[in-house]
Amino acid sequence: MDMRARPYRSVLYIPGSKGRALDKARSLPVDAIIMDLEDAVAAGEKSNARVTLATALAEGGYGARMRIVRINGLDTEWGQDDARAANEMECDAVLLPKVETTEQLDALAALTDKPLWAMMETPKGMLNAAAIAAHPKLAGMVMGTNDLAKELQCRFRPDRLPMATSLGLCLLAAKAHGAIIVDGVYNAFKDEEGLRAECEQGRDMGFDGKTLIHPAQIDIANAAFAPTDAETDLARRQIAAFEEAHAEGQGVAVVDGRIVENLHIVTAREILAKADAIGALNG
Ligand SMILES: CC(C)(COP(=O)(O)OP(=O)(O)OC[C@H]1O[C@@H](n2cnc3c(N)ncnc32)[C@H](O)[C@@H]1OP(=O)(O)O)[C@@H](O)C(=O)NCCC(=O)NCCSC(=O)C[C@H](O)C(=O)O
Ligand SMILES: [Mg+2]
Repeated sequence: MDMRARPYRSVLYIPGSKGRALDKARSLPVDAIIMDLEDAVAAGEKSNARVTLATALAEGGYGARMRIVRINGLDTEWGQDDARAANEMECDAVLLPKVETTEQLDALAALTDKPLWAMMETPKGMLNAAAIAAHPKLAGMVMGTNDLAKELQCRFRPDRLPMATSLGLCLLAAKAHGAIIVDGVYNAFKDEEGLRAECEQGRDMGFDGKTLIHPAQIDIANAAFAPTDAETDLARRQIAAFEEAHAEGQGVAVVDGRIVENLHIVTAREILAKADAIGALNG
């Protein structure tokens, strides 16, 4: 599958210590799972969680869901062991929290051959986002908006204005280097309207999907980050109109009163590829 088309609409955190939740994830309609050894696991549970998680992954059953293991920072007492253990696990990528420099990614790359993902959640990380996204092993970025709010000492607002610069910097960095980027979590997991609005905002900005903390959030994220029927219909009509114009020696077509040029056809084909990839997941 084309990596740009692979869906990351819903990316669910699961504490690596919770065997029942790890089991439940095998049947949840998520595109990706972050199996967490960091903040969702209490200090006294860290080494048990490593074993619980390795066992669950070895048992398999996660199908097409991308399996991402979030380790503890390499400067913590658990990070190095987590990284070595994750390298042996049946997972697709390793996620490092609080990434601020490319040297941190170099240090992780020395401990694992897996593709690397970076949590973007500190002011220094924001300012170094371009270099982090350019790292040769970096495949994806995850916004850590809870840690970011803590570091910025900002307030949570429905419009996320205090986060706008940070979200924008990371988006620019990821898009410039072809990395996947998923939005931060929405903490009020019973507030469907609030989640829907934040998902729509993230989709409008260009995020590939949203990180989630509870299964009740999955359907809303899947809907928000999938191409709509109107978008796929327009994409098909744009392609048909452009091909017809092209055959007549024209470089521009008009659909619904708007011009369609070659660059719009690139977007139209991406929309259809994403819709096809989601269709394939749904079987
Ligand atoms: C928030 C929760 C603690 C709520 O848990 P709980 O009270 O058990 O919820 P429910 O009773 O409603 O659960 C219903 C069933 O769903 C399963 N479940 C719950 N959460 C998950 C999950 N995340 N993945 C899979 N399955 C889940 C329960 O087991 C129940 O199943 P069953 O028994 O069969 O009925 C809990 O949802 C939770 O722990 N969520 C994850 C929290 C987490 O991972 N936090 C860390 C990441 S957030 C973060 O740090 C981002 C970043 O770093 C930043 O800075 O922003
Ligand atoms: Mg965090």
